[in-house]
Amino acid sequence: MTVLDAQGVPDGEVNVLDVRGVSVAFGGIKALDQVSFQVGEGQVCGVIGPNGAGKTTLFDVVSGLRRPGEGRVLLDGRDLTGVSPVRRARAGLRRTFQRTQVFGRLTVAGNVLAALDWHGGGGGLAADLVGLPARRRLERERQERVAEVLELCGLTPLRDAYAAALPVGRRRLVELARALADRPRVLLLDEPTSGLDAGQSERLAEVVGGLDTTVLLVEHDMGFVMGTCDRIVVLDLGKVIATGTPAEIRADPVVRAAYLG
Ligand SMILES: Nc1ncnc2c1ncn2[C@@H]1O[C@H](COP(=O)(O)OP(=O)(O)OP(=O)(O)O)[C@@H](O)[C@H]1O
Repeated sequence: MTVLDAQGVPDGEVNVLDVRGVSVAFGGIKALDQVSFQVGEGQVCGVIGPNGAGKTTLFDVVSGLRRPGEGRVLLDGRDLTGVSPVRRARAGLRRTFQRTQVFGRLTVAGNVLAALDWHGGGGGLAADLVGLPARRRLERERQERVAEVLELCGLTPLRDAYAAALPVGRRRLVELARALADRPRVLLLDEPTSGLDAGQSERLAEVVGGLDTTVLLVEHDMGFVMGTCDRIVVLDLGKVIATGTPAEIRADPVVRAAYLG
């Protein structure tokens, strides 16, 4: 028999991302009320819900911008609830924003390179000048990773284009590439299709659907969610009213009622 803990989570099971009993109140409003769900390795999990359901608040709790009144957020079983957004990012939790954040004056490849952590290299200018073998190897590895991520995001043909000159759909892909550069454990995508037209959303869906990274995304565009997510968590008035595969969610009468009012 599976033993469940207080939040109904199978005891002892370690998921990549584990949100347990999270509550946030704004005065009398319960923006989140005992929200629990898990995201397994490599899964793309979407959070949906009508306006005011608590999606943004949940995203802020997971990314560390807001501390919950109750509950915990765990990454690979490690409690990150009180950990700052910067330290969460170092722990492998990366996020993108609704308003695309890229360096317009850098090329596409330059943007991804700048997102890669500079793991040592030491020796300063002297080492640069003599081109220490270890330094050269590190640089080669960084360039290889940039090429790999650009390929993953369908950006190889644009590697030398300046980011500022790109349409918003491509800039969103550059931001995604930057977030993927360091091989995050979990990628958090905040309304990834906002500002994109149908064609741009479709291209993004193809890329996100093809990732082997664990993803949590909040999104209004149902077509995008249904097409990219393995699992969906539905929020309404701060509570989880359903979790399941896209097909299960589509057929769920409680979800339909919440959306249709
Ligand atoms: N800073 C705040 N102060 C007071 N109330 C807030 C605050 N932020 C959110 N709320 C309230 O909490 C509830 C959840 O809001 P939230 O923005 O998380 O929902 P959402 O699902 O992201 O909505 P939308 O789809 O409209 O963006 C709403 O009732 C909202 O009015």
